[in-house]
Amino acid sequence: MQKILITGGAGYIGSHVTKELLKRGDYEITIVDNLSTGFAETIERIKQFYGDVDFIKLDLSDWDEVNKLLGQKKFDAIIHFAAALVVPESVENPLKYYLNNTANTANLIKAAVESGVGKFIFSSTAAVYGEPETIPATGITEKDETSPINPYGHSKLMSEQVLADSAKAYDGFNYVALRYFNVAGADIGGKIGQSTKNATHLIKVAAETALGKRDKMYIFGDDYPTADGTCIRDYIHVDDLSLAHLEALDYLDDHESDVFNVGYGQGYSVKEVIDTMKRVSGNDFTVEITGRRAGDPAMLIANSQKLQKATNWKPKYDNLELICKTALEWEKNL
Ligand SMILES: NC(=O)c1ccc[n+]([C@@H]2O[C@H](COP(=O)([O-])OP(=O)(O)OC[C@H]3O[C@@H](n4cnc5c(N)ncnc54)[C@H](O)[C@@H]3O)[C@@H](O)[C@H]2O)c1
Ligand SMILES: O=c1ccn([C@@H]2O[C@H](COP(=O)(O)OP(=O)(O)O[C@H]3O[C@H](CO)[C@@H](O)[C@H](O)[C@H]3O)[C@@H](O)[C@H]2O)c(=O)[nH]1
Repeated sequence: MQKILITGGAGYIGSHVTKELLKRGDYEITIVDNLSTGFAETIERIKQFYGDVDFIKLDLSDWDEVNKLLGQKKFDAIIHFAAALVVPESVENPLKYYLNNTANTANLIKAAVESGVGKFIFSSTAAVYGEPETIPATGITEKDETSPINPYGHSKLMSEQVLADSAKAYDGFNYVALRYFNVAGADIGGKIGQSTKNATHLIKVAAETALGKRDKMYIFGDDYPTADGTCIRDYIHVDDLSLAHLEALDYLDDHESDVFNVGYGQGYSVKEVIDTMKRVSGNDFTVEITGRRAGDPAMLIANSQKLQKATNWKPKYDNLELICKTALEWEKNL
């Protein structure tokens, strides 16, 4: 039975990973979360439908408490989701991002090293690649240049650096950084989903609009150098992304630290996503074209061959209709 600490487990992705760990069953799970963007109700739903977890309301900026907890509990692994993640906010308030995402992560790593945690799984992001000038047809690989264009991406890349240097310096400490592409959809079992308030993510916004929670939605720019002029992204179902974390934990049983992209290698434009949501919801909702949103790269598509070769991870839900359908079903629940 591995003892796992999950930070940010009351949030969207952390709750889905917790669900997958509980379904597999070999783990004793402690969640810490300050409930800034996560929900106590999500923890309750996990307990009701998937199994027991120990929840501690804790802010990772309380370094003394973090050190104390890790010293007492002696975790085998940490899966670290807790972060701030709104790109435009990171431009307006970069210190929030460097403190919450980089400084708190550095302290968590210190506490992990000091308490003998052997495995650390880190939520990184495609935002570390910035705005690639050209993207190979086979997608962005981990060897491509990292060049963030906003404080959010920098805060995550800096954390990756702290991890890399720490793994080199401290024997027994190993990590996997997973660079997620666009995460979307909800629990295939229908019990949990993305509850984020004032969400900005395309698929969630489209689901809200399809259900009449918004009068209309906007397309941010249709003058990009893509086939229909709108941005292209690689949307990955949250359950597939979650399973990559279980693979990363297993990987560290007999491998050293590494960095992996997680995406499907298949891109869809904003228009294609909206058309799909219209089709699965049966609602032809209002969409207006407006100007570009600052900091949006035209196209981001993952090459995740490295992960697929190194582990048993294989996409199971790489189907945009299914992603939109699960997002919509969850949205009806909220
Ligand atoms: N959603 C995406 O498309 C996406 C893409 C790439 C990377 N990521 C990364 O995945 C991780 C999870 O994102 P999410 O979409 O689930 O977001 P989320 O906001 O739903 O989850 C983050 C959780 O962390 C908690 N938290 C934040 N700061 C904290 C602190 N100081 N102490 C304790 N708890 C704290 C929040 O309350 C929340 O429950 C983040 O690290 C994010 O950067 C997300
Ligand atoms: O109402 C909307 C919302 C989004 N978009 C567009 O849809 C695309 C996707 O946007 P969004 O869903 O906000 O995702 P990204 O900006 O691509 O960022 C997500 O995906 C990144 C990885 O690719 C992560 O780093 C970020 O944390 C995560 O928010 C972009 O072109 C947006 O301009 C619209 O046109 N209208």
